[in-house]
Amino acid sequence: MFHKDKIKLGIAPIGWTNDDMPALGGENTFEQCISEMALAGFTGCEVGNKYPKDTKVLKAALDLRGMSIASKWFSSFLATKPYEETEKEFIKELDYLEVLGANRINVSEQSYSVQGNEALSIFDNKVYFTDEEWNKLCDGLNKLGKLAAARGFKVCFHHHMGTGVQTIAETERLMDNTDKDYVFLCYDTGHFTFSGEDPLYILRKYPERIGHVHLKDVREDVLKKATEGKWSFLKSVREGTFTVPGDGCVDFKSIFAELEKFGYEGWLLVEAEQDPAKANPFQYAKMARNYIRQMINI
Ligand SMILES: O=C1C[C@@H](O)[C@H](O)[C@@H](O)C1=O
Ligand SMILES: [Co+2]
Repeated sequence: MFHKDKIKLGIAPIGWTNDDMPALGGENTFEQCISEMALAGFTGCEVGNKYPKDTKVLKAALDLRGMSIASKWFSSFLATKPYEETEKEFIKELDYLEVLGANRINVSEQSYSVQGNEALSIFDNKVYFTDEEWNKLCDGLNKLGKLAAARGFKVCFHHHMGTGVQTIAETERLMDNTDKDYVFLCYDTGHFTFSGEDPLYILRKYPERIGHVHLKDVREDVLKKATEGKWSFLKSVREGTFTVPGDGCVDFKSIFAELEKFGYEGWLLVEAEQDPAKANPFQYAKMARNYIRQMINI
């Protein structure tokens, strides 16, 4: 059994308004988004592009609905830019998240990333880091992780389609070359599945490194089309590759069993970016909430 008091359920605003394509769901307001999250039964979320920048305003709106901030995406450029540049931006994000009471930050290495490039296929144009770039990335993550830990945060690295850390092998290289006390994983079920990998493998190999969980399901028929058609990441999202847990082919029964087995504590955060005009975000949030209740009785 999961320790119910050690698990928090959240949902990402990306189902309402997309961070990589802000026009997708551009009509949905911040208030609608967080109200529907709360109404669907979630108590936390990440930060989206429609959220107020003023932390007082943001916190008041969240408090009103019994919601809190779980974590936030952070784009690092450790492999290609001077470390100090990334650190400066990172500290600003920690300051922001600290005020909001969060203790996780999702770091994604964006050097040469094609995830936001409409014209490039995530299959043909994905970057492969050189040994030197890998060293810079891992050293930089250790430094950011140490800095974050001193302030009570966990750096949770987000593997991602179209980046230099996409596959199981790349995630293993990152985990094996970073400090287990300072660098954790933002484990995303959808990205490993999209990459053609078994998401269970990483859970079983690095249970103690799982710092944050993104629950994302994948529609098998769309995945096949995306892979065969060598789509860009943005097209893949628009066409509906991702969906909420329970609506696709990811084996969540085994994933939850594994998380439960090693005593995962922290956020389980539904993250299902898709076109809100085709998949009503409130309806899909409720579907996800019901599915989680059925699966783990939380
Ligand atoms: O955690 C995430 C944040 C998004 O902005 C990203 O593109 C998405 O795929 C994801 O997993
Ligand atoms: Co994610």
